[in-house]
Amino acid sequence: MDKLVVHGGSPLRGSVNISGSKNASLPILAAAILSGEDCIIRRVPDVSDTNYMIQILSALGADVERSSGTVRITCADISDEAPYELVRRMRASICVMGPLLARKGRAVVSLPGGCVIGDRPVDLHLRGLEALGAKVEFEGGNIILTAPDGLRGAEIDLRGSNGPTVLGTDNVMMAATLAEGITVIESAAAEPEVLDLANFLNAMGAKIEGAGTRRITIEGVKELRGVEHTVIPDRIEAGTFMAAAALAGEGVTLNRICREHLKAITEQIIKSGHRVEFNAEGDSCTVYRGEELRGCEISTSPYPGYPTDMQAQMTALLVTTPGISLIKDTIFPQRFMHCSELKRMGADIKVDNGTAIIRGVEKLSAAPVMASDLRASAALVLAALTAKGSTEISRLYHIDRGYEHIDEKLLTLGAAVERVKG
Ligand SMILES: CC(=O)N[C@H]1[C@@H](OP(=O)(O)OP(=O)(O)OC[C@H]2O[C@@H](n3ccc(=O)[nH]c3=O)[C@H](O)[C@@H]2O)O[C@H](CO)[C@@H](O)[C@@H]1O
Ligand SMILES: C=C(OP(=O)(O)O)C(=O)O
Repeated sequence: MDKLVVHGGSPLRGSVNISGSKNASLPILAAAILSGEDCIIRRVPDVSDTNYMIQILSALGADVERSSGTVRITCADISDEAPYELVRRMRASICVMGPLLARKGRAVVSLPGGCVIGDRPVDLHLRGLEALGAKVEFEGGNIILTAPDGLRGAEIDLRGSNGPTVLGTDNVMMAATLAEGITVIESAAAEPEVLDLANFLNAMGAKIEGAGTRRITIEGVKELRGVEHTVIPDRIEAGTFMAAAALAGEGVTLNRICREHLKAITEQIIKSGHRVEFNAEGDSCTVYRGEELRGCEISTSPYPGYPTDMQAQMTALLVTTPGISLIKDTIFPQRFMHCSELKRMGADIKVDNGTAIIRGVEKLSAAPVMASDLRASAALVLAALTAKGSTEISRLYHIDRGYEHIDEKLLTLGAAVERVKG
């Protein structure tokens, strides 16, 4: 298992290109199942999650070629059973369920378990697909969905107790593209990644309106065609580099971003005392570390609110920001595994009932720490950038799930990092 050693104290300077979005790429790759023709998807980040999705598609019988950021997928003839050995490695493999059901009239996908960021049920996905006419059964740890006579449009409310569901909206939207009649999804997720998927599906010939809002209408079509599409920038990778620049930067420029998607993150970076300047096109920004820093209060919420996927990284920034900060995670109230590792580096954090109460300390000091999940590992890397000494972060496979070549990008900015192969 690889480790990352970060020697704290080197300032970050220069520019970095942000990759395509992992969370947009995953459902878009799965959506290629809906057509028998060639789909060409550009700017797919080279991370282990997209590689797993490609392996799942290949195992289903798709013809897949990957050349740097471009993936070509042809699903001329595919199976309806996603192999457990691959599916179990990545929770997001659940998004093959909707397209398989719509294309094949049957889908067998293993039931995902919880994960370290909290309980992660799929009841809303299943409720939505059932409303479209699918029969849902469970057997041997698998979900078996059948709709031998095809799916029918329906009105579906996807609101869960913690708000809308992103991949649930994706699954139902993908299945509804080939259903007979009109589907209306109320309380839909409005994340930019859902809109990117809808744009991909519309380019394939789907008839989707309202994606990016809480109400999505889909008029079913008979079939979908092949398409070429470029994935949106990764707003969470961009936010992570904004936090790195705020912590350890002397002026760091992020290129290939989307300003609109970064509003909530930018607002909090500025509130904590740093400066962010965007270019006129909104596709590049420079972050300057502030001189008068202050703690802030953040509560995660569905888009356009502050993303839960940037909670851990902001915690890492605030642990050395003077004053008291509060970070509440309303979406995954148990997503605070990074806090105990940050405390081992000298952070003063108390986690109580889904909220981290942070008292800013002057400096952290290096310690061997362990990554517990994707964003927690990013938080540890950020904390290590300014800590005194060399921090060794183990279980690096978590960060490799979602950050394309993070060590190389940090090295280019001047950080002293080393990947130790293990
Ligand atoms: C691959 C991908 O895009 N992952 C993102 C996606 O995950 P994912 O789509 O799995 O997360 P959801 O939006 O579904 O989860 C939101 C909330 O709804 C709950 N819920 C979800 C489904 C369901 O059937 N029942 C239910 O109760 C969850 O437990 C959670 O509290 O959105 C999350 C919330 O922005 C992000 O943290 C993940 O990075
Ligand atoms: C939690 C995340 O991903 P996943 O939903 O795939 O676990 C994430 O990207 O932060």
